[in-house]
Amino acid sequence: MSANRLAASNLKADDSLNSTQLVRYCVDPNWLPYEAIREGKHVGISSDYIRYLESHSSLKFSLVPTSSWTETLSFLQSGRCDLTPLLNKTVSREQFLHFSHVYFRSPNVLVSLKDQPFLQGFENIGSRTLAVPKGYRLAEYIQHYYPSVRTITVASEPAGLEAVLDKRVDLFVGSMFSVNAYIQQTGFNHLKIAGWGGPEDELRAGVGLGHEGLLPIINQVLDNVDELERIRIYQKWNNIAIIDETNYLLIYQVIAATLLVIFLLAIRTYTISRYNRRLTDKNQQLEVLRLQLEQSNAELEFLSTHDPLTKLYNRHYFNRQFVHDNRLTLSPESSICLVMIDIDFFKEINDTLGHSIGDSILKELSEVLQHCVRESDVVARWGGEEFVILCHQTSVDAVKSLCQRIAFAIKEYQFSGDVQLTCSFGIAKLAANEPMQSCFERADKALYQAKALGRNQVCVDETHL
Ligand SMILES: Nc1nc2c(ncn2[C@@H]2O[C@H](COP(=O)(O)OP(=O)(O)OP(=O)(O)O)[C@@H](O)[C@H]2O)c(=O)[nH]1
Repeated sequence: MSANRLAASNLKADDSLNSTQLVRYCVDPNWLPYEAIREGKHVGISSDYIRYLESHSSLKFSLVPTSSWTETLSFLQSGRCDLTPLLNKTVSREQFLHFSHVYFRSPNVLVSLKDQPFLQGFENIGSRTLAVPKGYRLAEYIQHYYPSVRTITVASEPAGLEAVLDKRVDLFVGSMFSVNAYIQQTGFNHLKIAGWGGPEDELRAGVGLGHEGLLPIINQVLDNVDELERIRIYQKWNNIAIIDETNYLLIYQVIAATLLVIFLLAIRTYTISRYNRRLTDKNQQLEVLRLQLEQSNAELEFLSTHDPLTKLYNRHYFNRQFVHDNRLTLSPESSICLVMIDIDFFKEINDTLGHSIGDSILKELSEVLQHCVRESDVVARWGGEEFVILCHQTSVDAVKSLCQRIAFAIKEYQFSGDVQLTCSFGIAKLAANEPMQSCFERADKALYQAKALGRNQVCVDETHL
């Protein structure tokens, strides 16, 4: 047992208290961090001092709950409570209470909305209205020393702060610790401490009349509370944190900037994806156009080298490939033979059966020619009803028999309009170093001869044989 406790326990309580040393006490139910009643329990700084008193004396304490500080004062006055652990001494309270030594001090502050100016004490309040909790020492103090200040009584410190927020009053005066605790709990950071408000609180225990015998015990214990213990109790309940408005501003700024960045990114992503979609569409259209162009080019290429009616090579292609290409004339072993073919009496067919039957016959004859020649031979439509075959590596005899095979195939073929078609053939063999044009002329001469001999003939130009 500590020296304090020994000393305290040796002291006797007032005779009016029962032998169990039970002390009934009341507190302010809503005055954190000093004291309050939460879920029926006494909490706050004074609750720790009550426990300290219990552990360092023979006193036992029993809480008598009240609903307001006014009720607490009235319970003390009527004797329903023996003690209250933490209050200021005032003239009026001395009528029904005896006081212990001061064991806790705290400043009082004026609270206003943030946009209000700072004040130096009650002198500068002027015409502003001031909220004061009912029954608090400050009410008595202001009434006594500053009677011109317009005060409005409120039920508690929180009620006073809310009155400032609601602009029902301009100012509130209360204990700095409880004001800060309230602002921190509720997040009412529209409030500010506008200045000091009157003398600091000198808080002590008050005992009802007839219980003054308790005071020596209380004073003995509380006068000797270790400083470390005082600090521990103070720190435990005084969880003040400065609300830094700039941080909130910074947070809002960061959030706004982040949202802006997200918004810009979203727009950028949307724009890019839209652009990509359009690009893909354009690429697809380009690909379609490219394919169409390729097809058109292929068709053009075909048309430029082929006869549109018979689909055989045309004269232009034949000239370019063979007549104007000197390599053919230079090769001594080329063994090239030319065959000129002309339909007999084609004019008559056209005249009797019509031009379209004539066209059909031209196409049918082309198929016959292609069917009879070798793969290496080249068949072309020379013009009108005239055709030419260029045979590589072939003797004149072989070409003659090719012409006879063709004549036979024509005879056997069932042409449109049941026409019994015949053709005349002129053959010439390309001589060494002979220009192709000259060979053509000789083949044409042989063809003319075949026509002269009565048509449906195969004639060979034997100039260079
Ligand atoms: N249907 C059709 N007829 C054509 C085409 N090209 C030329 N002809 C015709 O072929 C005929 C050629 O007649 P001609 O040169 O007198 O010769 P031919 O009647 O065959 O008499 P010979 O050659 O002497 O046996 C003309 O009537 C031309 O109009 C064509 O592409 N289609």
